[in-house]
This record gives sequence, C-alpha cells and structure tokens, in this order.
Amino acid sequence: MTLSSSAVAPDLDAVIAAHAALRSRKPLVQALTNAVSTNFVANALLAAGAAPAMVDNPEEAALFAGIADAVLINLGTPTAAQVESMRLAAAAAQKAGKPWVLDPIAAGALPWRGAVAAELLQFKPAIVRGNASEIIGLAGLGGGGRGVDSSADPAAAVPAAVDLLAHAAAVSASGPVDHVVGRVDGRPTLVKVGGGSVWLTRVTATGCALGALAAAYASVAPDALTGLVAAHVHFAAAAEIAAENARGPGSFAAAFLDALDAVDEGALRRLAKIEPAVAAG
Ligand SMILES: Nc1ncnc2c1ncn2[C@@H]1O[C@H](COP(=O)(O)OP(=O)(O)OP(=O)(O)O)[C@@H](O)[C@H]1O
Ligand SMILES: Cc1ncsc1CCO
Ligand SMILES: [Mg+2]
Repeated sequence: MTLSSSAVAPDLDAVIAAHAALRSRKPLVQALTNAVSTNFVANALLAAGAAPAMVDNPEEAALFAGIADAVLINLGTPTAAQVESMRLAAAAAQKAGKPWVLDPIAAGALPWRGAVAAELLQFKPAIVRGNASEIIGLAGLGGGGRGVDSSADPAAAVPAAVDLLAHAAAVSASGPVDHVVGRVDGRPTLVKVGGGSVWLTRVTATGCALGALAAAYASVAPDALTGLVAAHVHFAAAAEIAAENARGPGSFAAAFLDALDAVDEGALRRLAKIEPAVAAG
C-alpha cells in the first residue's frame, strides 16, 4: 500500500469500495486518545464496523502498534506518560508501515501540546485530522481557537493543510464543509465533503471519533486521501440520518451510533456530498 499519493482523486465509487473493505476487514484501531473521548471513540469504531483497543501505556504502546491495523494519536488531554506512549507508538507504527492519524487538539491555542504535535510529525502520519484552528495552528500559521473548539473557517485552513503535506499524506480541516487535501498524481488536491449535521458540534468528541474512523479507513483504502474522504463521507451521512430523529444532543448521540452502523452503499449513494476535486496550493 502506498500512502504518499493517489493515482486518481477519490470519488463516490472509491468511497463505496473503501466502505465495503471496512465492513469486510473490520480493522483494529489502537487509540491513544483523550480522557473525554475514550468511550465514544470506541463505540463509534464498533458502530462503523471497525474494532477499538485503547492501549496507551508506555509499557505496551509500541508493541501494540505492530499488532493493530492503524493507530490514532489524539492530543486532547495529554499526560506525560501518554505523550511518551505517543512517541513510542508513532515510531513503531512508522517502522511497521501501519497508517497512523494525528489529531492535534488545541495545537493552535496551547503552545506546549502544539510543540508535541509538531514533534510527532517526524514519524510521518498518514493523516492529520483536526478542526480548522488546529490545522492552522499545527502548520505554525497562527490558528488560535478557543480551547478545543474551532474559531476558523475550514476554507481558511487549506494553505496550512497543504503545508502539512510535507509530513502527512492527507490532511483534513473539519467544519460545516470538511476540506480534505492530499496529493493526486503528486499534485496537492482539495476534496470538499459537505452534509453532516450541526448536532455533531453539540456532542463532545465527535471530531475525535472522526479521527479514529479515518485511521480505520486508512488501513483498508488504497491510499490515505481516499481513506480520509471515505471517513468524512461515512460520518456526514450518519449524522444526516441521526438528525432526522434527534430531539437534542443526547438522543442525537445515540442515534448517531445507530446511524454509523446503518450507513450502507445505498445511504452513501443517497447522502454523499463530495465536490469534484480541484487543485490546491
Ligand atoms: N456547522 C457544522 N455543520 C455540520 N457539521 C459540522 C459543523 N461543524 C462541524 N461539523 C462536523 O462535526 C464533526 C466534528 O468536526 P469539528 O470541527 O467540530 O471537530 P472538532 O472540533 O475536532 O471536534 P471535537 O474536538 O469536539 O471532537 C465533523 O464531521 C464535521 O464535519
Ligand atoms: C472537551 C475536551 N477537552 C479536551 S479534549 C476534549 C474532547 C473534544 O475535543
Ligand atoms: Mg478536535
């Protein structure tokens, strides 16, 4: 599997193929994620058709990166021990050729963790996934953000996302319309994914779960860009299905897990909102 460049820009057919591969292979994702998100991330992976394992202690993190199909590293509540595990797991994933995803939570707002995130880029994540402020912050272009939430428009994060292609094969900035970049035939390319639901912003750790799903897809897709677009499309379709029955954030959260499971080829065909790829940067 090459994770550096796609031969063609991902489209609906590529997303459907990646979804079928996810469902048949049920990839195992090692998640080193924040304390707020662990249960929701594990349940979202199971609902979507993957499998979670939260192995994040320094004694076992590297060994398990060689066992898992993909690794998620999420900097939401980083302790010293967890950061040590992150360095070990990222290095082991790179050595084993396993795709890993960096979610640089609050990288633009908090300099210490911003430096940790920047340091982890040396281990070449397949994917960097964050909200717009985090992508801008990680690229060293400012960003800010109020704590863990975004204050930027994803379109404004595209130059930063393209800069990050020096370290990662694909990068996305989430928001009302998700902006996903990668290389197609070597050239920086932008794919926008619309849809979803604003309810996603009223439940904690939805972005964290999206990062975990991106890791799962990266391990079954032909390249990182296709995997990342597929994760965004699956997530957005599930959010639309869930929003139909939600009465508030609590019922949305439960309906969203049901909908991650319910998304099938028909739902993808009906609900996917993938804009044609364009050159970026
Ligand atoms: N205004 C919006 N309308 C529809 N969907 C949205 C909106 N804002 C974000 N989303 C969706 O919510 C999901 C999480 O994106 P968000 O940008 O909130 O990530 P995040 O800030 O990293 O989340 P968290 O840190 O809470 O886990 C994505 O699937 C994104 O498409
Ligand atoms: C609320 C919160 N605080 C640190 S990480 C996190 C989860 C969503 O980013
Ligand atoms: Mg986030």
